[in-house]
Amino acid sequence: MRKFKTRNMGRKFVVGGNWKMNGDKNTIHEIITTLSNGPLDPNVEVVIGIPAIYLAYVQSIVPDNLKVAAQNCWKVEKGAFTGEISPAMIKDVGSEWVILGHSERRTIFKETDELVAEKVAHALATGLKVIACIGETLEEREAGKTEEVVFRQTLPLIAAIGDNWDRVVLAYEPVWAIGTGKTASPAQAQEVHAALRNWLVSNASPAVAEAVRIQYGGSVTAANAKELAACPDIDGFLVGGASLKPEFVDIVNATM
Ligand SMILES: O=C(CO)COP(=O)(O)O
Repeated sequence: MRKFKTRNMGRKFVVGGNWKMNGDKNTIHEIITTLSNGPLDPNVEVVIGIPAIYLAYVQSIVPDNLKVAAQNCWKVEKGAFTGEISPAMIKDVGSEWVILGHSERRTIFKETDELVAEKVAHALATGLKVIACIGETLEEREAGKTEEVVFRQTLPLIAAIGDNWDRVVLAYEPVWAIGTGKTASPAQAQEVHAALRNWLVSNASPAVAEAVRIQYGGSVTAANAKELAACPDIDGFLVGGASLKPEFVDIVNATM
């Protein structure tokens, strides 16, 4: 048996898998079997983001140590919103989490900072936990606007989250690192995470800044996860492509 050690930090490491629009019943069954066999470090919270149509199926086959997230939802409970799903429905099929504000939602589906905040507020009011994503494009980074963009995206979330920070994880995902194989270096990621945490001291509260977990996302693999996980302000990952592969187990176990 593998030995797991307890990470000596107040912020529990949290690793999300974002499957995006991938998988079918067969491959999903394989992935869940792999994750069930793990073994996964019990000191790490693991959340897998599933295409909405498979939420109930995955919920029916996952072991207790894996939590399930939707990848998006709408901002009200029910009604004439063809094609959308609500936080109430996510909760109804037994899932506890939703990923909101992913850069693909922001860029392809034109979701604004304000809309993302409205979705976050409603999801939290329904009782879900939220992974809220932020991150700059390559153009914005090269223009020296990384922090400005990240703070601008986070600002409307502050009011939306209110007293519910204990049910929120922030995911810093530089758009230029997503699906490109170009990971932010540990130093680049740590710099933004630390700046965001520092910004939260005055814009949320010192207690929130200290407690909130900030995931890094963007081309995380088993090969780079350990070095990223060693950074003091990186409290987990949001993993795309590699979350569909057996190496996700190693990414979950990166802090061992
Ligand atoms: O967008 C991501 C996770 O939400 C990151 O995707 P990749 O890990 O495939 O770069």
